[in-house]
Amino acid sequence: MRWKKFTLTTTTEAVDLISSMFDEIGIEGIEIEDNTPLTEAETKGMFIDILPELPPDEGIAKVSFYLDPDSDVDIEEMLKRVEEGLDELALFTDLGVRTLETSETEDKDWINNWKQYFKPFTVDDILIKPTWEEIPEEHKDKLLIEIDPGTAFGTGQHETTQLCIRQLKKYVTPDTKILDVGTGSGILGITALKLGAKEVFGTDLDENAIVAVKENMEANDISDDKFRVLKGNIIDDEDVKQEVGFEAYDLVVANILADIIIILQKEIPVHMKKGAIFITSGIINMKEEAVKKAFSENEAFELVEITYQGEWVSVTVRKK
Ligand SMILES: C[S@@+](CC[C@H](N)C(=O)[O-])C[C@H]1O[C@@H](n2cnc3c(N)ncnc32)[C@H](O)[C@@H]1O
Repeated sequence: MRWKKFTLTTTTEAVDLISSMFDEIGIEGIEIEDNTPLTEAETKGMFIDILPELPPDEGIAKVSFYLDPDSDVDIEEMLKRVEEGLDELALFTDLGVRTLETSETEDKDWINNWKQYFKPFTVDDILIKPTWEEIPEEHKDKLLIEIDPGTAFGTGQHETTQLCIRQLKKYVTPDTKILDVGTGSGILGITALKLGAKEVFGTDLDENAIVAVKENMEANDISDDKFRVLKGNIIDDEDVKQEVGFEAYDLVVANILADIIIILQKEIPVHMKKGAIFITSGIINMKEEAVKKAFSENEAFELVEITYQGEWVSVTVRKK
């Protein structure tokens, strides 16, 4: 298949904001070449969960993405959204030369290039491992989660996913019914079930997430009655809201971007039981205050805890 490759030349400073914006408008599988060595803090601040290999020379940053000309994606419309997104970012960050070059590529395997960077790792007493790797001898006693995110988000390596996992560990009991908004690979729902939760309902806007969740359920021996997954937007789709159900959940988890959490927190209380927990992340530290303000203005919630990892923040609240 010939993919169309688009390469945006920009500044190191803008790379994490651009990758977040691409994620929001539905562009997946970006590649980053950055000839300026990033500081550890900058690397950690990117909202992608497989980090790129960075050459050590001085230079400018390039962010590439691929579109399939034979798919349903309207390339012209997508490029218009990219330009609009860049216009918005240009108001508060230096985007550099901001040129967008187009080329064609035969590289069928760009989708799988990230796999070489995904190795087994632990989050406390949980071992997260790619489905294609062996269990390391020294981790045989850990709670095993097997993941192949495909083209969905959620290897578990991102700080925000780990923040959510640590919060899940605190609140999951055998009676917990969970709503996992923005389920991606299903990693949070699957971890919750492995921790003993009763059942999970996952939603995502991304069709690839639905496929990935099904595959990861199989890899982790999770039956269909334990984890239902639905493509759609709980924020503004009445059918999705009905399907998800009202006053039904003991715990909601959403690891999405801060701006989405701010919108989502208004819609979620109707789906939660009284006293239920809402774990949120995807919040970069510069957006912490905005998210806290939104929650404090929502009478449905009381603040439980704020946790941090690297540049990222997780806010946990309870429905009053
Ligand atoms: C950062 S990923 C998190 C994936 C996984 N839950 C994790 O923690 O690793 C965010 C996911 O939210 C999805 N998403 C974004 N906005 C959404 C919305 N309004 N409703 C449902 N999913 C959404 C994206 O498609 C993406 O899969």
